[in-house]
Amino acid sequence: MSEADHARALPDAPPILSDVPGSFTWRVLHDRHPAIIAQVSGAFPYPPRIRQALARLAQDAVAGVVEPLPADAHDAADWARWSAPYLGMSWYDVPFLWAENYFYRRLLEAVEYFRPGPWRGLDPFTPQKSAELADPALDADLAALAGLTTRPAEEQLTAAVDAALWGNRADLATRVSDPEAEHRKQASDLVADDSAVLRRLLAPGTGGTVCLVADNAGRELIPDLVLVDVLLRNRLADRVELHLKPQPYFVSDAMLHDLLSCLRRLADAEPALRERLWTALDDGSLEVVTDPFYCEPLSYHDLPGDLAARFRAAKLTIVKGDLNYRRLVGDRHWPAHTPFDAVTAYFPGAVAALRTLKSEVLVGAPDVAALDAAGVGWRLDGTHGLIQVRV
Ligand SMILES: O=P(O)(O)OC[C@@]1(O)O[C@H](CO)[C@@H](O)[C@@H]1O
Repeated sequence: MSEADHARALPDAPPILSDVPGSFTWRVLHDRHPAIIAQVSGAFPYPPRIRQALARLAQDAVAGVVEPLPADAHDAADWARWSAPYLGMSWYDVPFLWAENYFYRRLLEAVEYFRPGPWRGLDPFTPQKSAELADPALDADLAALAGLTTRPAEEQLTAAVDAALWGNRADLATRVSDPEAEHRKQASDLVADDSAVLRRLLAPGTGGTVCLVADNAGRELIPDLVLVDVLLRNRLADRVELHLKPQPYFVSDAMLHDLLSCLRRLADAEPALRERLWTALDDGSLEVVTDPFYCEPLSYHDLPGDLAARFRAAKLTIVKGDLNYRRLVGDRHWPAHTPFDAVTAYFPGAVAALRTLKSEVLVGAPDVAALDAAGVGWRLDGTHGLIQVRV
Protein backbone atom coordinates (compact mmCIF):
# COMPACT_ATOMS: atom_id res chain seq x y z
CA MET A 1 0.00 0.00 0.00
CA SER A 2 1.37 3.44 -0.84
CA GLU A 3 1.71 6.14 1.80
CA ALA A 4 -1.27 7.98 0.29
CA ASP A 5 -3.38 4.81 0.45
CA HIS A 6 -2.37 4.35 4.08
CA ALA A 7 -3.42 7.92 4.86
CA ARG A 8 -6.78 7.43 3.13
CA ALA A 9 -7.39 4.23 5.14
CA LEU A 10 -7.11 6.12 8.44
CA PRO A 11 -10.25 6.99 10.38
CA ASP A 12 -10.89 10.57 11.38
CA ALA A 13 -9.46 10.81 14.90
CA PRO A 14 -9.87 14.11 16.77
CA PRO A 15 -6.94 15.50 18.77
CA ILE A 16 -6.89 14.85 22.51
CA LEU A 17 -7.82 17.91 24.60
CA SER A 18 -8.06 18.35 28.39
CA ASP A 19 -11.56 19.79 28.55
CA VAL A 20 -13.35 17.03 30.48
CA PRO A 21 -13.09 17.75 34.22
CA GLY A 22 -11.74 14.75 36.12
CA SER A 23 -10.28 13.10 33.00
CA PHE A 24 -6.59 12.09 32.93
CA THR A 25 -5.51 14.97 30.70
CA TRP A 26 -7.52 17.50 32.76
CA ARG A 27 -5.82 16.21 35.92
CA VAL A 28 -2.36 16.59 34.36
CA LEU A 29 -3.07 20.29 33.77
CA HIS A 30 -5.09 20.89 36.92
CA ASP A 31 -3.10 18.86 39.48
CA ARG A 32 0.20 17.55 38.10
CA HIS A 33 1.49 20.82 36.68
CA PRO A 34 1.03 22.85 39.90
CA ALA A 35 2.63 19.98 41.87
CA ILE A 36 5.63 20.09 39.51
CA ILE A 37 5.89 23.86 40.01
CA ALA A 38 5.80 23.38 43.80
CA GLN A 39 8.58 20.79 43.54
CA VAL A 40 10.69 23.10 41.37
CA SER A 41 10.13 26.04 43.78
CA GLY A 42 11.55 23.90 46.58
CA ALA A 43 14.44 22.56 44.53
CA PHE A 44 16.76 25.57 44.72
CA PRO A 45 16.97 28.81 46.75
CA TYR A 46 15.60 30.84 43.88
CA PRO A 47 15.37 34.63 44.38
CA PRO A 48 11.94 36.27 44.94
CA ARG A 49 11.47 37.26 41.27
CA ILE A 50 11.79 33.61 40.12
CA ARG A 51 9.52 32.44 42.92
CA GLN A 52 6.93 35.02 41.87
CA ALA A 53 7.22 33.99 38.23
CA LEU A 54 6.64 30.35 39.22
CA ALA A 55 3.62 31.31 41.34
CA ARG A 56 2.19 33.31 38.40
CA LEU A 57 2.69 30.32 36.10
CA ALA A 58 0.91 28.04 38.58
CA GLN A 59 -2.11 30.35 38.43
CA ASP A 60 -2.00 30.95 34.68
CA ALA A 61 -1.56 27.35 33.65
CA VAL A 62 -4.38 26.12 35.90
CA ALA A 63 -7.00 28.83 35.53
CA GLY A 64 -5.77 31.26 32.90
CA VAL A 65 -5.64 31.52 29.14
CA VAL A 66 -2.72 30.92 26.80
CA GLU A 67 -0.53 34.01 26.62
CA PRO A 68 2.48 34.63 24.39
CA LEU A 69 6.06 34.06 25.49
CA PRO A 70 7.85 37.34 26.29
CA ALA A 71 8.83 39.01 23.02
CA ASP A 72 12.53 39.01 23.95
CA ALA A 73 12.71 35.21 24.46
CA HIS A 74 15.26 33.65 22.08
CA ASP A 75 12.56 31.43 20.55
CA ALA A 76 9.68 33.97 20.73
CA ALA A 77 9.19 33.93 16.95
CA ASP A 78 8.86 30.13 16.83
CA TRP A 79 6.43 30.07 19.73
CA ALA A 80 4.45 32.98 18.22
CA ARG A 81 3.90 30.76 15.19
CA TRP A 82 3.03 27.65 17.20
CA SER A 83 0.80 29.61 19.63
CA ALA A 84 -1.11 31.64 17.05
CA PRO A 85 -4.17 29.33 16.90
CA TYR A 86 -4.41 29.10 20.70
CA LEU A 87 -3.69 32.56 22.15
CA GLY A 88 -6.47 33.69 24.49
CA MET A 89 -7.92 30.17 24.77
CA SER A 90 -8.15 28.16 27.99
CA TRP A 91 -5.25 25.72 28.38
CA TYR A 92 -7.87 22.97 28.68
CA ASP A 93 -9.32 23.65 25.23
CA VAL A 94 -6.09 23.41 23.23
CA PRO A 95 -4.48 20.08 22.20
CA PHE A 96 -3.08 18.32 25.25
CA LEU A 97 0.30 17.67 23.61
CA TRP A 98 0.66 21.35 22.81
CA ALA A 99 -0.43 22.49 26.29
CA GLU A 100 2.10 20.22 28.01
CA ASN A 101 4.92 21.37 25.76
CA TYR A 102 4.10 25.01 26.34
CA PHE A 103 3.89 24.42 30.09
CA TYR A 104 7.49 23.11 30.19
CA ARG A 105 8.70 25.99 28.00
CA ARG A 106 6.98 28.50 30.33
CA LEU A 107 8.51 26.78 33.34
CA LEU A 108 12.00 27.26 31.86
CA GLU A 109 11.10 30.91 31.26
CA ALA A 110 10.08 31.32 34.92
CA VAL A 111 13.38 29.87 36.21
CA GLU A 112 15.36 32.01 33.73
CA TYR A 113 16.91 28.94 32.12
CA PHE A 114 17.70 30.79 28.89
CA ARG A 115 18.23 34.26 30.40
CA PRO A 116 21.61 35.86 31.04
CA GLY A 117 22.37 35.66 34.76
CA PRO A 118 23.28 33.18 37.49
CA TRP A 119 20.37 30.77 36.92
CA ARG A 120 21.02 30.31 33.23
CA GLY A 121 21.36 26.67 32.23
CA LEU A 122 20.46 25.21 35.64
CA ASP A 123 18.23 22.15 35.16
CA PRO A 124 15.34 22.77 37.60
CA PHE A 125 14.73 19.02 37.83
CA THR A 126 18.28 18.14 38.94
CA PRO A 127 17.41 17.15 42.54
CA GLN A 128 14.82 14.53 41.52
CA LYS A 129 17.05 13.19 38.75
CA SER A 130 20.07 12.94 41.09
CA ALA A 131 18.05 11.26 43.85
CA GLU A 132 16.85 8.62 41.43
CA LEU A 133 20.34 7.88 40.19
CA ALA A 134 21.69 7.67 43.75
CA ASP A 135 19.01 5.17 44.80
CA PRO A 136 20.73 1.93 45.94
CA ALA A 137 17.81 0.01 44.35
CA LEU A 138 19.48 0.75 41.01
CA ASP A 139 22.39 -1.53 41.98
CA ALA A 140 20.15 -4.59 41.76
CA ASP A 141 19.01 -3.57 38.24
CA LEU A 142 22.63 -3.07 37.25
CA ALA A 143 23.81 -6.37 38.70
CA ALA A 144 21.07 -8.19 36.76
CA LEU A 145 22.03 -6.45 33.54
CA ALA A 146 25.75 -7.04 34.12
CA GLY A 147 25.32 -10.81 33.78
CA LEU A 148 24.11 -10.33 30.20
CA THR A 149 27.50 -10.29 28.47
CA THR A 150 28.02 -14.04 28.83
CA ARG A 151 24.72 -15.01 27.19
CA PRO A 152 24.05 -15.59 23.45
CA ALA A 153 23.53 -12.39 21.43
CA GLU A 154 19.83 -13.02 20.81
CA GLU A 155 19.17 -13.54 24.53
CA GLN A 156 21.10 -10.38 25.34
CA LEU A 157 18.96 -8.43 22.89
CA THR A 158 15.69 -9.82 24.29
CA ALA A 159 16.73 -9.01 27.86
CA ALA A 160 18.01 -5.53 26.99
CA VAL A 161 14.86 -4.65 25.01
CA ASP A 162 12.74 -5.88 27.92
CA ALA A 163 14.71 -3.77 30.41
CA ALA A 164 14.61 -0.71 28.14
CA LEU A 165 10.86 -1.12 27.71
CA TRP A 166 9.95 -1.55 31.39
CA GLY A 167 12.49 1.08 32.43
CA ASN A 168 9.94 3.51 30.97
CA ARG A 169 7.29 2.55 33.53
CA ALA A 170 7.55 5.27 36.15
CA ASP A 171 8.93 8.55 34.87
CA LEU A 172 9.40 11.31 37.45
CA ALA A 173 6.52 13.44 36.08
CA THR A 174 4.15 10.52 36.60
CA ARG A 175 5.46 9.89 40.10
CA VAL A 176 4.56 13.46 41.13
CA SER A 177 0.87 12.61 40.89
CA ASP A 178 1.09 8.82 41.24
CA PRO A 179 3.70 7.87 43.86
CA GLU A 180 2.74 4.18 43.57
CA ALA A 181 3.55 4.02 39.87
CA GLU A 182 7.09 2.83 40.51
CA HIS A 183 6.06 -0.12 42.66
CA ARG A 184 2.98 -1.28 40.80
CA LYS A 185 3.39 -4.72 39.28
CA GLN A 186 3.74 -4.79 35.54
CA ALA A 187 1.38 -6.90 33.44
CA SER A 188 3.19 -9.84 31.90
CA ASP A 189 1.47 -9.48 28.53
CA LEU A 190 2.29 -6.84 26.01
CA VAL A 191 -0.74 -5.39 24.22
CA ALA A 192 1.27 -5.54 20.99
CA ASP A 193 4.46 -7.51 20.50
CA ASP A 194 6.50 -7.18 17.30
CA SER A 195 9.69 -8.35 19.00
CA ALA A 196 10.25 -11.05 16.36
CA VAL A 197 10.43 -8.33 13.67
CA LEU A 198 12.74 -6.32 15.90
CA ARG A 199 15.06 -9.31 16.34
CA ARG A 200 15.14 -9.84 12.58
CA LEU A 201 16.15 -6.22 11.96
CA LEU A 202 18.79 -6.52 14.63
CA ALA A 203 20.27 -9.87 13.66
CA PRO A 204 23.94 -10.41 14.59
CA GLY A 205 26.39 -9.10 12.02
CA THR A 206 23.82 -6.99 10.14
CA GLY A 207 25.58 -3.73 11.06
CA GLY A 208 24.10 -0.39 9.98
CA THR A 209 22.96 2.51 12.13
CA VAL A 210 20.32 2.43 14.85
CA CYS A 211 18.85 5.70 16.13
CA LEU A 212 17.69 5.36 19.73
CA VAL A 213 15.42 8.26 20.66
CA ALA A 214 15.69 8.19 24.44
CA ASP A 215 13.04 9.24 26.91
CA ASN A 216 13.82 9.48 30.63
CA ALA A 217 17.14 9.79 32.45
CA GLY A 218 18.27 7.60 35.37
CA ARG A 219 16.34 4.36 35.78
CA GLU A 220 15.37 4.39 32.09
CA LEU A 221 18.58 5.67 30.51
CA ILE A 222 20.70 3.01 32.24
CA PRO A 223 18.92 0.09 30.50
CA ASP A 224 18.92 2.13 27.28
CA LEU A 225 22.71 2.30 27.56
CA VAL A 226 22.82 -1.45 28.15
CA LEU A 227 20.81 -1.83 24.93
CA VAL A 228 23.31 0.41 23.11
CA ASP A 229 26.13 -1.76 24.43
CA VAL A 230 24.39 -4.98 23.35
CA LEU A 231 23.86 -3.53 19.84
CA LEU A 232 27.46 -2.44 19.39
CA ARG A 233 29.22 -5.32 21.15
CA ASN A 234 27.38 -7.97 19.12
CA ARG A 235 27.56 -6.03 15.84
CA LEU A 236 23.77 -5.85 15.70
CA ALA A 237 24.58 -2.30 14.60
CA ASP A 238 27.85 -0.59 13.58
CA ARG A 239 26.73 2.79 14.86
CA VAL A 240 24.18 4.02 17.34
CA GLU A 241 22.84 7.54 17.55
CA LEU A 242 21.48 8.36 20.99
CA HIS A 243 18.96 11.19 20.63
CA LEU A 244 18.59 13.24 23.83
CA LYS A 245 16.65 16.37 24.78
CA PRO A 246 18.42 19.69 24.29
CA GLN A 247 16.81 21.24 27.40
CA PRO A 248 14.97 20.17 30.59
CA TYR A 249 11.61 18.69 29.66
CA PHE A 250 8.80 16.64 31.24
CA VAL A 251 10.79 16.53 34.52
CA SER A 252 12.94 13.46 33.90
CA ASP A 253 13.69 13.54 30.17
CA ALA A 254 17.33 12.73 29.48
CA MET A 255 19.80 15.40 28.42
CA LEU A 256 23.56 15.18 27.79
CA HIS A 257 24.31 15.98 31.43
CA ASP A 258 22.12 13.02 32.46
CA LEU A 259 24.08 10.72 30.17
CA LEU A 260 27.29 11.93 31.83
CA SER A 261 25.75 11.34 35.29
CA CYS A 262 24.85 7.78 34.24
CA LEU A 263 28.41 7.18 33.08
CA ARG A 264 29.67 8.43 36.47
CA ARG A 265 27.23 6.11 38.22
CA LEU A 266 28.47 3.20 36.09
CA ALA A 267 32.10 3.98 36.91
CA ASP A 268 31.65 2.37 40.34
CA ALA A 269 28.88 -0.12 39.66
CA GLU A 270 29.78 -1.42 36.17
CA PRO A 271 33.22 -0.08 35.16
CA ALA A 272 33.57 -2.39 32.13
CA LEU A 273 30.25 -1.20 30.67
CA ARG A 274 31.17 2.42 31.35
CA GLU A 275 34.52 1.88 29.60
CA ARG A 276 32.88 0.38 26.49
CA LEU A 277 30.37 3.24 26.26
CA TRP A 278 33.11 5.82 26.78
CA THR A 279 35.21 4.24 24.02
CA ALA A 280 32.19 4.13 21.69
CA LEU A 281 31.58 7.85 22.27
CA ASP A 282 35.26 8.45 21.76
CA ASP A 283 35.52 6.59 18.45
CA GLY A 284 32.17 7.86 17.11
CA SER A 285 30.36 4.52 17.00
CA LEU A 286 28.05 6.09 19.58
CA GLU A 287 26.96 9.61 18.66
CA VAL A 288 24.82 11.90 20.82
CA VAL A 289 22.25 14.01 18.95
CA THR A 290 20.25 16.80 20.62
CA ASP A 291 17.89 18.47 18.18
CA PRO A 292 15.62 21.40 19.18
CA PHE A 293 12.74 19.49 17.56
CA TYR A 294 12.58 17.18 20.59
CA CYS A 295 11.23 20.00 22.79
CA GLU A 296 8.92 21.54 20.21
CA PRO A 297 5.13 21.13 20.42
CA LEU A 298 5.04 19.09 17.23
CA SER A 299 4.53 15.50 16.20
CA TYR A 300 6.97 13.49 14.09
CA HIS A 301 4.87 14.41 11.07
CA ASP A 302 6.67 17.78 11.26
CA LEU A 303 10.23 16.40 11.44
CA PRO A 304 12.91 18.87 10.36
CA GLY A 305 14.92 17.80 7.29
CA ASP A 306 18.14 16.93 9.12
CA LEU A 307 16.44 14.57 11.57
CA ALA A 308 14.36 13.03 8.79
CA ALA A 309 17.60 12.40 6.87
CA ARG A 310 19.14 10.67 9.91
CA PHE A 311 16.09 8.42 10.32
CA ARG A 312 16.02 7.65 6.61
CA ALA A 313 19.68 6.64 6.64
CA ALA A 314 19.31 4.41 9.70
CA LYS A 315 18.29 0.78 9.43
CA LEU A 316 16.00 1.33 12.42
CA THR A 317 14.83 4.14 14.68
CA ILE A 318 13.71 3.09 18.15
CA VAL A 319 11.51 5.65 19.92
CA LYS A 320 11.17 5.22 23.64
CA GLY A 321 8.33 6.10 25.95
CA ASP A 322 4.85 7.45 26.10
CA LEU A 323 5.37 10.96 24.81
CA ASN A 324 7.44 9.83 21.82
CA TYR A 325 4.64 7.38 21.03
CA ARG A 326 2.06 10.16 21.16
CA ARG A 327 4.23 12.24 18.83
CA LEU A 328 4.82 9.28 16.51
CA VAL A 329 1.21 8.19 15.98
CA GLY A 330 -0.38 11.61 16.66
CA ASP A 331 -2.00 12.50 20.00
CA ARG A 332 -5.49 11.58 18.86
CA HIS A 333 -8.49 9.52 19.86
CA TRP A 334 -7.56 6.62 17.58
CA PRO A 335 -9.64 3.45 17.71
CA ALA A 336 -7.17 0.91 19.17
CA HIS A 337 -7.50 -1.35 16.10
CA THR A 338 -6.14 1.38 13.76
CA PRO A 339 -3.09 -0.26 12.15
CA PHE A 340 0.28 0.95 13.46
CA ASP A 341 1.71 0.57 9.93
CA ALA A 342 -0.89 2.97 8.54
CA VAL A 343 -0.41 5.74 11.12
CA THR A 344 3.38 5.56 10.88
CA ALA A 345 3.57 5.14 7.08
CA TYR A 346 4.81 8.74 6.82
CA PHE A 347 7.89 8.08 9.02
CA PRO A 348 11.16 8.16 7.07
CA GLY A 349 12.52 4.64 7.59
CA ALA A 350 11.84 1.63 9.79
CA VAL A 351 10.60 2.57 13.24
CA ALA A 352 10.03 0.72 16.51
CA ALA A 353 8.15 1.99 19.56
CA LEU A 354 9.06 0.69 23.03
CA ARG A 355 6.53 2.10 25.45
CA THR A 356 4.70 1.50 28.68
CA LEU A 357 1.23 3.03 28.48
CA LYS A 358 0.87 6.21 30.53
CA SER A 359 -1.76 7.94 28.40
CA GLU A 360 -4.83 6.81 26.49
CA VAL A 361 -3.42 6.90 22.96
CA LEU A 362 -3.18 3.47 21.39
CA VAL A 363 -3.11 1.97 17.89
CA GLY A 364 -2.26 -1.46 16.51
CA ALA A 365 -3.92 -3.26 19.43
CA PRO A 366 -7.14 -4.84 18.15
CA ASP A 367 -7.66 -7.09 21.19
CA VAL A 368 -8.02 -4.67 24.08
CA ALA A 369 -11.83 -4.53 24.31
CA ALA A 370 -11.87 -6.64 27.50
CA LEU A 371 -9.28 -4.40 29.15
CA ASP A 372 -11.17 -1.28 28.05
CA ALA A 373 -14.42 -2.70 29.43
CA ALA A 374 -12.94 -2.36 32.92
CA GLY A 375 -12.17 1.33 32.42
CA VAL A 376 -9.31 3.44 31.17
CA GLY A 377 -6.95 2.96 34.16
CA TRP A 378 -4.84 0.24 32.54
CA ARG A 379 -3.89 2.65 29.74
CA LEU A 380 -2.53 5.17 32.24
CA ASP A 381 -0.78 3.34 35.06
CA GLY A 382 2.33 1.99 33.31
CA THR A 383 1.44 -1.66 33.91
CA HIS A 384 1.00 -2.45 30.21
CA GLY A 385 3.55 -2.16 27.47
CA LEU A 386 4.01 -2.57 23.75
CA ILE A 387 6.67 -3.27 21.17
CA GLN A 388 5.51 -2.11 17.75
CA VAL A 389 7.61 -2.11 14.59
CA ARG A 390 6.97 -0.78 11.10
CA VAL A 391 9.55 -1.88 8.56
O1 LIG B 1 7.22 9.97 27.79
P1 LIG B 1 7.10 9.32 29.12
O2 LIG B 1 8.17 9.76 30.05
O3 LIG B 1 7.00 7.83 29.03
O4 LIG B 1 5.73 9.77 29.74
C1 LIG B 1 5.37 11.12 29.78
C2 LIG B 1 4.12 11.26 30.56
O5 LIG B 1 4.31 10.98 31.91
O6 LIG B 1 3.71 12.56 30.41
C3 LIG B 1 2.39 12.66 30.00
C4 LIG B 1 1.56 13.27 31.03
O7 LIG B 1 2.20 14.40 31.50
C5 LIG B 1 1.87 11.31 29.65
O8 LIG B 1 1.62 11.23 28.32
C6 LIG B 1 2.98 10.40 30.00
O9 LIG B 1 2.48 9.55 30.96
